[in-house]
Amino acid sequence: MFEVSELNADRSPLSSVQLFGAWLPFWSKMDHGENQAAYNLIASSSDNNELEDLPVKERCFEQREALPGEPRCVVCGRYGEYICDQTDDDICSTECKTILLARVAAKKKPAVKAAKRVNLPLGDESICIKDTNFPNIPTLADSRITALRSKLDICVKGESVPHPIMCFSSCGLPEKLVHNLETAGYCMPTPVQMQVIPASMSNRSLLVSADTGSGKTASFLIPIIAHCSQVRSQQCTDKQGPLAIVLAPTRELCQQVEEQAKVLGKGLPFKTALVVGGDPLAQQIYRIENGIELIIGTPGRLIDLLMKHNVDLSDVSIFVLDEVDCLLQRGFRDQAMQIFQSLSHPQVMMFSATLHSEVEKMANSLTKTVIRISCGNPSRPNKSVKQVVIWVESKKKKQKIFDIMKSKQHFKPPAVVFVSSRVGADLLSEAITAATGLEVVSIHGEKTMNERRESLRRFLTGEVSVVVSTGVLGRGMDLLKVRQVILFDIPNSIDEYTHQVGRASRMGEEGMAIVFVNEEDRRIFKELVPVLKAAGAPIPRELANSRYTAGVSLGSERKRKLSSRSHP
Ligand SMILES: Nc1ncnc2c1ncn2[C@@H]1O[C@H](COP(=O)(O)OP(=O)(O)OP(=O)(O)O)[C@@H](O)[C@H]1O
Repeated sequence: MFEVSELNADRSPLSSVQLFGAWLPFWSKMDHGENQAAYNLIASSSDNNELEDLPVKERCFEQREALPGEPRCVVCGRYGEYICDQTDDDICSTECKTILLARVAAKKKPAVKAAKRVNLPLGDESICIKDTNFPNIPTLADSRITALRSKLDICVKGESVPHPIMCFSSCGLPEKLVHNLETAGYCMPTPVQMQVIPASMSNRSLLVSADTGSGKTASFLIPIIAHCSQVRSQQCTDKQGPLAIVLAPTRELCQQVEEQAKVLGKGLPFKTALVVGGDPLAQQIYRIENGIELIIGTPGRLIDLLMKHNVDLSDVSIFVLDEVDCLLQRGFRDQAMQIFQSLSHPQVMMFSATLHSEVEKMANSLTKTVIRISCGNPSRPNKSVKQVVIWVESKKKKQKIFDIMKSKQHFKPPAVVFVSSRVGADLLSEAITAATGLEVVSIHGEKTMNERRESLRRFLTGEVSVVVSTGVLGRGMDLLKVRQVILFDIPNSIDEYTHQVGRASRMGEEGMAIVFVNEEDRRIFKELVPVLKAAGAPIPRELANSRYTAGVSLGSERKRKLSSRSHP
């Protein structure tokens, strides 16, 4: 720890603090007053002329963002208000000084030590990992942690939930992993990562719901990579069985998770195996036999592989169910359970943007003492996506989508079009090309894995600007540049609707979902209308007046309109 006297405090701090500037997308929906209150929450008010009286900022997140031209903390990039007496580097707080000195010390050592993982008997939930690399980081009082969680929209349920972290370097991740995160452009954790990473690294089982596009994938990959890398670097035997399994419902999603895992685990003792249908089983077995740390797979193919081949799962201590509500539905549930039962008391981490009480019950039956984490506004379409619902009769839908795609004002490629059937996906993609001249690809479950990969590659690299897909691309897919989705056929459930709409926005970027609806979609009206209302989206007259919407409150505006019609 250092004293004020050790710091060069001659840099004038500004009084209008701008904490968490990096997460402004998440915060942009707050009005100015709310923002100011949030900023003021952690930062103590500062007076430029009374520097000596100001307490030294202890935690990195108490420091404001640097303004252009100002010195930046060499650890976290915030305002470098102080100078480290030992290295002469700009730093923002005692926390970052501790981290800086630990880094300097670590550079002199041959290997960086990851945070210690303690394997607990199932049911013990009182453990919290002590970060042995950075033992001097001051902890916040519980009341401030509560206030911080509330400002970041993080809710937790469970006993002794570890405190959120504010930067990746403050929880003992391997240095290489922190470096990979920086290279990937992950300057600081998103709110879900702030809470999930420390909870996961303390070996707790988790059930997590957070908005679409909020960074859930990295929140489970980071602890997995840290764990695998630590186990391998300390291991004396040459045993190379898998240490973690991630299940996801679609091949594309598994592939995407694997790609992200490779980026974040680069240079570490961390190899992956993708186990999905459509690719040759023999190659997948060969890869596993040659030694890997993480298996990422769809339940069906993984069961198939495990039945045909003897894979030693005894070292698997982390089991992730991504899109858990989907994986616990009929169709997947038995396979997911079978895989779970072949593991011996793993830490279970479950994620989705949409969770309901039935899933919670099932999740609780999988493992005891689960911590429940919820961030943002889950089970609702992401607030950053504008929902535009258009009433279109079925036979007019094609013409409507052609009109949209021909309009410079309304069409914002690259765009994803969701349909309900495989045949429909092929027919519509051909029809769009014929009517508009646009190159379009289609993706659905009847295509071969190679065709699906190639179509996705062409779409993601910008070779084609439109992809027509069934629900295959609806969940989890990080279609980075996509800002427009068109729900040509509205899905059967409001949860799938939430996921499909979510493809139009990542990390709080603004997007738009154009949704075609007509009487044939009446099964979803009762759930759809409140969702639109909550988002402030206009509700088409036909939908508002439909008898299938009866009983759903439409708010005072509609009531006034109806009464003025009935009493002309
Ligand atoms: N800390 C971070 N800093 C910057 N970008 C990040 C960070 N964490 C994740 N991302 C990026 O944010 C995007 C969305 O993340 P991700 O796909 O994990 O979202 P998600 O919460 O799983 O969404 P969905 O529910 O739709 O699956 C990705 O492009 C990812 O690379």
